[in-house]
Amino acid sequence: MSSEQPALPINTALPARLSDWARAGWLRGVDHALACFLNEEGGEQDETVLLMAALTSQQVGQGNICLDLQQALSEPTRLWPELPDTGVAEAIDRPTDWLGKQEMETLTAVLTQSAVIACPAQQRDQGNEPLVLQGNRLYLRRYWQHEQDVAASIEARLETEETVAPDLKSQLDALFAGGAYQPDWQKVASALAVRSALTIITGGPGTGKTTTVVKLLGLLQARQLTADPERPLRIRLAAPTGKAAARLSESIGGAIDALPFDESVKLAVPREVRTLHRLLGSVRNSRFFRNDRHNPLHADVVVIDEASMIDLEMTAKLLDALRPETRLILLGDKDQLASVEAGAVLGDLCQGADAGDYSADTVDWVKSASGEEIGAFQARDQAPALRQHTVMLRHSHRFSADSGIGGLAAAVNAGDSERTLSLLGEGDDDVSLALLKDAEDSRIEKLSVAGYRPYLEQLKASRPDSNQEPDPDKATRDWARKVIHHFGQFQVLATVRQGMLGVSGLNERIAAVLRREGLIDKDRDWYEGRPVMVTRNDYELGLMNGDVGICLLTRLADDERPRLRVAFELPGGDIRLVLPSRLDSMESVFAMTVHKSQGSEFDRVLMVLPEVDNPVLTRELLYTGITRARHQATLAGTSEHLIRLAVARRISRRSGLRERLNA
Ligand SMILES: Nc1ncnc2c1ncn2[C@@H]1O[C@H](COP(=O)(O)OP(=O)(O)OP(=O)(O)O)[C@@H](O)[C@H]1O
Repeated sequence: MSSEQPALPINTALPARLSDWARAGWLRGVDHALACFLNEEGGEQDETVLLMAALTSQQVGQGNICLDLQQALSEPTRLWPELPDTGVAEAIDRPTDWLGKQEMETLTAVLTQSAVIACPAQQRDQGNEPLVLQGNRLYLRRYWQHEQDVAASIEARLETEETVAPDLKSQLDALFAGGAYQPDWQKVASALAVRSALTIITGGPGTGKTTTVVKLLGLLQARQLTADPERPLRIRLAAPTGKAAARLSESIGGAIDALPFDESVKLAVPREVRTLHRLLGSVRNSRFFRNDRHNPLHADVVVIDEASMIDLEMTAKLLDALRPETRLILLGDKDQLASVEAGAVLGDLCQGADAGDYSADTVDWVKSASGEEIGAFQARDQAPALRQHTVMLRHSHRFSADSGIGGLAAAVNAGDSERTLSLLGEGDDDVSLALLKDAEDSRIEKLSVAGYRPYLEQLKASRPDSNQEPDPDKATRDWARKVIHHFGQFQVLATVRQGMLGVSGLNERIAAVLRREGLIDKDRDWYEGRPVMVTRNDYELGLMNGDVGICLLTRLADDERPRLRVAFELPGGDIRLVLPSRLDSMESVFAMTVHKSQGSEFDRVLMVLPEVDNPVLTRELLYTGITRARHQATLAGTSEHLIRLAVARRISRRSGLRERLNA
């Protein structure tokens, strides 16, 4: 909830409480504006309706799709864990107090009668009411519509093939020969993906999502080319961010080369991974995409990686752009942080995936298609249709559950704070706890210098001499690529934005210490070695929100003198050099938020917790931060108590998707 106090128009027809809440910073300007609109344009006078509308809008700002009335009344402090104290009179009811006094029956009756709220269950929906009441959930219409569309589109993909092609098992056996685990979930996932137009493959880091999907694509393409050699499947790969797309294209190449298929099949499996925005064809300054139901994507198979980062609206747009027969494969880690924008679609879709919940039909199908036995994961009673399309990969091939990072991630995920702390306390090589005296503790500087020194030294050591190089442009780009890769080996992750231990404080502190150490020359805004992250998509430059580049002193063939340029590695490996003045929206990235690090991995990570507790400190945040590290994760914080609180706190985003799809 924003603490800024918007300048509010005085409207005497509006309930005073609404203005009070906005002045107190308990509503955002946009929440207040919605209530004003309903009052002025919709003629709504009722205080309860206006307040509930503003609170619903406010909940969307918190990442929820709707306001859950039951929960709002019974445990309002869970929905509003912290309301800022901005010096408003004691006499003013806080939203949590006001909600605590409402009666469910009266509240629903008032909302049901309002002309600005549609109630589809009572056949009252003109299609233009700004809000929708569905059961106990109050929605802004746009989000209700997205939820309806996503649910309908997923449901339409839940049909499954009954017959098992006779040659499928031998192909799967060849692809997954020598699997060390029983059942081999990678094989199960591939078998199930042949059966229908929707498959969701979830798993923690290194569980083989990429490996599995490449084998699966090879399998699908091989089968297609046998059936019709003239018409290979049109396969499209995408990820939500440029970074995630680049990472997938990097790891996919080797896996395609290793496929046990003819060259013709391997050539027909694409290596190019786009961002989701590019896949759908974003339209400048618009929420719409070129591909939608009227102009669907020309694709037979669409694979989306890092699906946990996709919000509800983007999911709706993706599904809208797919023909019903296009096979959709979603990959992601359901336990990671949800999308920044509203919704936790992958989490909703994967609800119950741990248990399996397969029907007897699915168990039989998997057995005959792949030979794998998943009877132990059969549903006790009802088997939700969506579960038949979901597979959880359970074994990390990058680190075992008893390795430091794997074990720590598992302990956090299980909500086991004692084990989390004991693993951190053991001080293994790969996980450790840096307990700080206070927020100013210089261990932060020490650990950061140790982490960033190698790329800065590399930068200097491998700088090409453009007078000596036959192709100075190529030499510059090769050098830039090397420096970028070195920078990617270590990253400081912050959990909050503000304060000495937040993103901005850490960026300043790290730049200052690197300067003191003589590793950077930070006299001005732009200096060699400055790492920056793009914070808004720039289609002209071909840079996406989240792309990271390093400022380098470069001398290209046409330059009379060296110039500072920011080097970015594009998906596919090309280096783009951009003058700093052309970058409108960017920030230094010696430290980045855990949210921004999603879709990236680093050899070593220093994750810094804030000084005081904050509702953003959750199990999902810790898990996501820790699992960004391939080899070493250090957690730094001023108290163990905060780690306990974070491990115990879960993100729970309200939506109706889970209930509807798991029915
Ligand atoms: N069944 C397997 N047996 C042995 N090694 C495997 C198996 N599956 C995957 N691997 C190896 O484990 C590593 C991680 O696999 P992969 O990249 O496919 O996982 P992922 O789930 O996509 O990882 P992430 O998304 O976290 O990067 C790779 O080196 C891969 O070759």
